[in-house]
Amino acid sequence: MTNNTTETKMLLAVDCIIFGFDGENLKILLIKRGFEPEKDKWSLMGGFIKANESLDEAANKILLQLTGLNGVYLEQLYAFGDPARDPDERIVSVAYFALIDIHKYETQLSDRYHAEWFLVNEMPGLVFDHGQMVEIAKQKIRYKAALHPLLFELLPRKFTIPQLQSLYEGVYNTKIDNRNFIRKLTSTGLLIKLEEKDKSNSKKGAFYFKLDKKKYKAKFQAFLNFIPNPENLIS
Ligand SMILES: O=P(O)(O)OC[C@H]1O[C@@H](O)[C@H](O)[C@@H]1O
Repeated sequence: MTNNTTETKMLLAVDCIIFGFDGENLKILLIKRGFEPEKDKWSLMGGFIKANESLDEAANKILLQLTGLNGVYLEQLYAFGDPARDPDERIVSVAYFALIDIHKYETQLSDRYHAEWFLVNEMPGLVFDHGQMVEIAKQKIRYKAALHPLLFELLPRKFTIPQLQSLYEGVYNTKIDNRNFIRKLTSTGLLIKLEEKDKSNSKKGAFYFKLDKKKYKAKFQAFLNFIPNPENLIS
C-alpha cells in the first residue's frame, strides 16, 4: 500500500436533483439553506457522506432527512469537483437525480419539511454549482427519454394527450405542434383510447388514454419519434 499521509484530505458530499411532474407541469424540488455560507439561498438537497456509508446510501438518507421522501429511485449523475465550487472547503460532490410523479409522494413531502416545488423554467438562482448540476441532469433526462419511454412512468394510469404533450414540452423546453404530436402518437399504436373524458379543463373535454403495456415493452423504439427538437438533446 502506498503512503498517502502527504495527500490532501477532502470532503465528499452528495446532492439530489429531484424533478417531478404533477400532471400539468415539470417541477424541481428545492430547499432553503439553513446555515452559512449562502444561508437562506435555494439549494439542492445535499450533505456529507459518512465513513461507513456507500454513495447510494448517503444520497437516499440525505433525501429522506431533508424532505421526507423515501424509496425514490436515485440515479448517479456526475461528480462535481471544481476546486473552487464551495467557498468553505475543498468538497467534491456526487450528484444524483430522479424523476417522480409528484402526486405519488404528496403525503411523504409534508409541511414538516420545508422543501418546495418550483416550475423548472422559473427556478430561482441556486447556491454553489447547483445550477450547473441541474443543467446536466436536464440533459441526461432528455437523452434518456429519447431512448426509453420513461416519461410515461410519470403519468397516471389514464391520462390525456394534453397532459402527455405538456410533459414532453417541459422536458424538452419547447412548444410541440399539437397535430403533429397526435399523429405521431397514433402511429405508434401503443395507446388505447378510453370512453371516458377529462372535463376539468374544458366543456368539450379530452379523452383519456392508457398505455398498452404489452406492446409498450416490445416496441419502445417507437417513442424515438416524439423528440420534438433533437438538437435539445445536447443543448
Ligand atoms: O449543506 P452542507 O451540509 O454544508 O454540505 C453539503 C453541501 O456542500 C456543497 O459543497 C455540496 O454541494 C452540498 O450541497
